[in-house]
Amino acid sequence: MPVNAPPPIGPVDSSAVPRFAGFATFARLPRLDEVTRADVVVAGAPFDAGVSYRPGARFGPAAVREASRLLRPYNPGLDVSPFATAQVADAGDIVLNPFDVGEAIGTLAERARELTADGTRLVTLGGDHTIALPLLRAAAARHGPVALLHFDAHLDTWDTYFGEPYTHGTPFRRAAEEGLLDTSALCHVGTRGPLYGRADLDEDERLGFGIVTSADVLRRGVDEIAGALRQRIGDRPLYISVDIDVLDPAHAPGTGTPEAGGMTSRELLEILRGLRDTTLIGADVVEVAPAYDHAEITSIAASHVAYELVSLLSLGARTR
Ligand SMILES: N=C(N)NCCCC(=O)O
Ligand SMILES: [Zn+2]
Ligand SMILES: [Zn+2]
Repeated sequence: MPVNAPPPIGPVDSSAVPRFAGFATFARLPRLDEVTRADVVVAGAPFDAGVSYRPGARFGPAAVREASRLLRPYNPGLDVSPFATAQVADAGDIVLNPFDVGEAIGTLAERARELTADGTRLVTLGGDHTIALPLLRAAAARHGPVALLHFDAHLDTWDTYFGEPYTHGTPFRRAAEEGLLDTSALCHVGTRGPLYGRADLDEDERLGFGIVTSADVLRRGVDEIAGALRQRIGDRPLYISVDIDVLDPAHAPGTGTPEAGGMTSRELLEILRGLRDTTLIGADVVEVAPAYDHAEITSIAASHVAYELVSLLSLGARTR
């Protein structure tokens, strides 16, 4: 935050207006047009024309905002009050053509570039995983090739589906081909489940990715994993993409391509907290499909993941 800047406008006070009342911005934060500037913005990308199985992630941003009403202003896990440390605001939904994937990703890249043009950091709520490609285009346009931590059950480095290059199973192959990624600092975390063939892993490795499987998290534990990731990333500009299906279906049933044997929400949140000394520049939380959810299990988990990411970015805002 600039010196002499007015104190950030925080969330609506839950002791004055009950948290179940009023508009559902993320964490009841002000809208972007209600603040003069923002260190961090949360934006929705309601788009799911890139899915290979269950549709419905277009309703993810609204569900995550609703579930975020209960988030409180102090984060004990990172010892930070993110909304007091940084001006955080909700930029609303980015309007994307639901019938034209190519146009939608072009629009999203452009809008993400605009939102981050003055150094504002962006956390995007998806939407299906297709949206990570345009978000990485915007990130790389500003920072050069970025380090990437990709939390997901899936590799998402496949080539095409039905001949289509832009889908939710292919964003990271496209990003690598476009030179958006720093190939010395790429890692999937939480991968599991059946693949099409052994070649999937070979091709993924050729692109430069390391893999920490869901079983590795179980065996090695969150502190060791976070430490190894921190070392791999160093102080490179880091983008984090969280596909909520990285969580076990017990922790995130509301998603399009669920796979058994996943991480717990506790493990995911702890690994994210363990990344506090990295240089996070942007993030997304994708693949929340509320129609398959129960009791908001998935959207609550996603809102907490977004809260940790905003917290990490607020720590960075302190020093920018
Ligand atoms: N990005 C997500 N969630 N899923 C990709 C699954 C691709 C497939 O159907 O094989
Ligand atoms: Zn996935
Ligand atoms: Zn994915």
